[in-house]
Amino acid sequence: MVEVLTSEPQQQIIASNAIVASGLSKTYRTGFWLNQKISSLQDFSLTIRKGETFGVLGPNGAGKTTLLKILLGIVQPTSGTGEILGYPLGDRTAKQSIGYLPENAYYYDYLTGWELLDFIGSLFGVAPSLRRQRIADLLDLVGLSQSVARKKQLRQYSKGMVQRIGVAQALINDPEVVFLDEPMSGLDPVGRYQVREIILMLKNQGKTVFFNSHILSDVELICDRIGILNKGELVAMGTLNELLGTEQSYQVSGHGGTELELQPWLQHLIFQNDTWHGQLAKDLPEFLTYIASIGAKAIAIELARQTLEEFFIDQIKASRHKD
Ligand SMILES: Nc1ncnc2c1ncn2[C@@H]1O[C@H](COP(=O)(O)OP(=O)(O)OP(=O)(O)O)[C@@H](O)[C@H]1O
Repeated sequence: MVEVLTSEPQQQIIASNAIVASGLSKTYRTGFWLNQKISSLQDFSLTIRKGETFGVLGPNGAGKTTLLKILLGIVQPTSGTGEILGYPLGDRTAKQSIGYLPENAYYYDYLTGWELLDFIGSLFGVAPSLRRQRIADLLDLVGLSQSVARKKQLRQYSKGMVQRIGVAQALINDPEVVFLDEPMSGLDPVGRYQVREIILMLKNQGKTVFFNSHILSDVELICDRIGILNKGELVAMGTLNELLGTEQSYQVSGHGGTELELQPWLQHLIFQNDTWHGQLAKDLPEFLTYIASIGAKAIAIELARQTLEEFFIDQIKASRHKD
């Protein structure tokens, strides 16, 4: 249920969901006679509530960018519909509240970083004094110095600096929904950490973040929900717990006891010198009581479950076997 108030565009939007996609598909036509078809997205449906951080994973060519561009209203879907903040895809009012970091952005080479941010801020109608303040704050946020941003033209920026200015321009209109296409690409570990922190900060401010990534560990750390795309199809979606399961097993190492005594409790039991290692699928407190009773003790216990990377590879393999 969507209600729209008539005041400033930024305050107009009172929609319960940030992003809704229903049966979105895209087939590109290529070739001289436009007779070759490339199916990039197939029957994609999804609802993202406000304030959610959603990450899309997928191998190269899976359709991640196509999906993002359809949601942004840049690419027309072949079929299906969608909404951003209660407005149809591509609607201008919703665009006022959207921030976008493209995957391979080409900015005006001869502008300085400051000029670029000022230009994009002016396109959004941000007042000059507010723009100045916001640019300074955003440069600070993405870790670029104000003097460099004022002096250096974008053609002199490193890849990481371009990515940082890209993140800043995506936030210049103080958007409610932020789309980031591969935000960590081209960044060193410190830059990746900073972008993760920025996404978490956006989340804390109640913003909705939708991003594509190849970097599984980043997705794992910051997303509320994850979708896995392969060949244009959504092959899995859910929270980390839903995807990887909450069933707990533990990797346990310890001293004491014999193979015969430990075997009934631990799978993949191995002994290395006087230390044993194994996987415990049973009740942990009960196991600890048991090993104490046989004069053994645990020296390390770690929660063990499939990693997102293992899950991702399994999903991609499974969908290949289906073909
Ligand atoms: N404008 C276009 N015209 C024709 N085919 C296109 C166009 N854009 C994308 N495609 C094709 O659609 C498929 C999906 O591409 P897309 O860029 O959406 O994937 P992706 O998951 O973002 O890939 P990557 O991770 O490499 O950026 C690919 O086969 C690509 O070649």
